[in-house]
Parts: sequence; structure tokens; C-alpha cells
Amino acid sequence: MALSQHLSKSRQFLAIARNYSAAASLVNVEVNDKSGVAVVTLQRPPVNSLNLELLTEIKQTLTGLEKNKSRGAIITSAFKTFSAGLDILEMYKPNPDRAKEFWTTLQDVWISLYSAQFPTVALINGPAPAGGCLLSLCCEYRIMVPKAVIGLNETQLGIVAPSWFAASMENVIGKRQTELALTTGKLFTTDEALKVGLIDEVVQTKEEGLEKAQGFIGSFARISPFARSLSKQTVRGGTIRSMVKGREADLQLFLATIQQDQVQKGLGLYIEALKKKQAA
Ligand SMILES: CCCCC/C=C\CCC/C=C/CC(=O)SCCNC(=O)CCNC(=O)[C@H](O)C(C)(C)COP(=O)(O)OP(=O)(O)OC[C@H]1O[C@@H](n2cnc3c(N)ncnc32)[C@H](O)[C@@H]1OP(=O)(O)O
Repeated sequence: MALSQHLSKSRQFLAIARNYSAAASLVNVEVNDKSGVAVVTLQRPPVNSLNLELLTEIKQTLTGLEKNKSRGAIITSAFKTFSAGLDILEMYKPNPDRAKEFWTTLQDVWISLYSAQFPTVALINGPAPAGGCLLSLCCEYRIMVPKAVIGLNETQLGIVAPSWFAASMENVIGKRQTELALTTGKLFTTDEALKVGLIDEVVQTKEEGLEKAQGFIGSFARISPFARSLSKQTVRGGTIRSMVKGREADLQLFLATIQQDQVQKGLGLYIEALKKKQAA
């Protein structure tokens, strides 16, 4: 499709996305007029913790971008935190039906973002623990600001990162570093993340990050989108197939795990600690 035609379609999507954003407003989508690249900004105050509603909007946004054959997407945050990960309140004293929908929607978001046909960049403009890290790991390129942290820190909450969380990290930094990171629940500083390859670039500001992200996506301008996306599928296909095959078992494991007394106690203490931190 010619770029002008594509941009006209993108603008139509932008209009729809704007209307949608106005109604629901946990995700803002802006399509760049020149490049056709969508900037997807998470905006659930205060820390973009991923609850059912935010995950649902992310899922709908990704579906819209895919349908409109997006040129690319940059995922970032409206706040000083990229994302605080899964909303712990979705797992603490959960309503079983909602917990089921919550986890299924998280799985859907992972599948859509991990397998997106268009190029994806995470512009990590603040802390990205656990589920925040997972979102960024689904992208093809990660750009981060200084003085932030990123990692799968689940063990620090007394819970375990599921196998597809671990696989997402392993595909980026390798088995050895993933094992060390997961067993200790490590949150990498920006410098540490760069050193281990968990992120690709460090920028000083979000604006600089947006430019770099556009540059990364622009680097595919002369590559056939078909060849690009099939190559991505070739590399990621095995991980995606194994997640999809195991998703029902994964859901059941999640539901059983979060009902355990020990897990509930751990989550309760963690919530208290977060609240005390704010009061101090
Ligand atoms: C193989 C077996 C597998 C079986 C499966 C079993 C289990 C499933 C595994 C589940 C996986 C979970 C992954 C996750 O994502 S768990 C969430 C982990 N997240 C964190 O640990 C981050 C916690 N938050 C922070 O560290 C900080 O908030 C921060 C992100 C660094 C930002 O700091 P700051 O700007 O100082 O903000 P505050 O700390 O003051 O927070 C403001 C406000 O937000 C509340 N909040 C923070 N994070 C969360 C969260 N993740 N969920 C819900 N609420 C959160 C915090 O309590 C404050 O609230 P109040 O204003 O009401 O006090």
C-alpha cells in the first residue's frame, strides 16, 4: 500500500482511537502523520498497574493496530513509572470470575504484542517491574531512561513468574542471566540492564527516546514487511506456540496459586509495605 493511502487509513484509525480514548482513556493512541507509527501511551494513574480494564484497552488497541496494518508502535507511559506490573489488587482476595478474565486478558495481550506483525518498541520512561518488564520484553526493541529499574521481581513478592514470562526474558538475555534474575527477583538498574542486554539503548529524556524509537522503526523502511514479519515469526514462533498450547493449564495454575493462603499472606504484606512506603 502506498504511504499516502496508508497514512489516510492511519488517520482514520487515529480518529477512532481518539474517540475510543476519550470514552475510556486508559490508553492514548497518536499516529505520527509522517511515519504512520503509533505512539501508545499508557495512562492509568498513578503507576499504570495492569488491571483488567487497562489490559482490555491495550488488547483492543493492539487489535486495532493490526487490523489497520500499522507501520509500527511505540509503547510508553504518561507518568514517571512505565508500569508497576500487574495490579496486585487483582490477585489479592480475588473474585474468581474476574481473576479468570484478568489472566486470560493478560495472556491475550502477550500473544498480540509478542506476535505483532508491525515493529514494536518499548520506551521505558520509568520503573518497569514484573508485568511492566514483561510488556517491554514483548517488544522488539527497548529504550530506557536513566535511574529506572526493570526486571521480573516476582520472587520478592513470594510468587513465581510463569514459564512464558521467563521465556520472554530468556529470549532476550539468555538462560543463565534469566535464571539468576528470576531466582533473586532482580530489578536491574538502567546501566545493569544495558550491560546484560535487557535494554538496547539509554536516552536522557522521553523526547529523545521517541526520536530513537522512530529511528529504529524507520530502519525497516527498505525491508519487505512480509519478509520482516515472517522472520520475526520464525524466531518467536516456538515460544508463542508453546504458550498458546499451555494457556488453559497456565490459567488453572494461576487461579490455584493465588488462592493459596501463603500467597495471599505474602501479597497482603506486600500491599501493606507499599502503602507504608508512601506514608513515610
Ligand atoms: C510457575 C507457577 C506460576 C503460577 C502463577 C502464579 C502467580 C502468578 C504470577 C503473577 C505475576 C505477577 C507479576 C506482577 O506484575 S506482580 C506486581 C509486581 N509489581 C511490583 O512489585 C511493583 C510495586 N510497586 C513499586 O515498586 C512502586 O510503586 C513503583 C512502581 C516503583 C513506583 O513507585 P512510586 O512512584 O514511589 O509510587 P508508589 O510506590 O507510592 O505507588 C503509588 C500507588 O500505587 C500503588 N501501587 C504500586 N504498584 C502497584 C501494583 N503493582 N499494584 C497495585 N497497586 C500498586 C501503591 O500502593 C500506591 O497506592 P496508594 O496511593 O493507594 O498508597
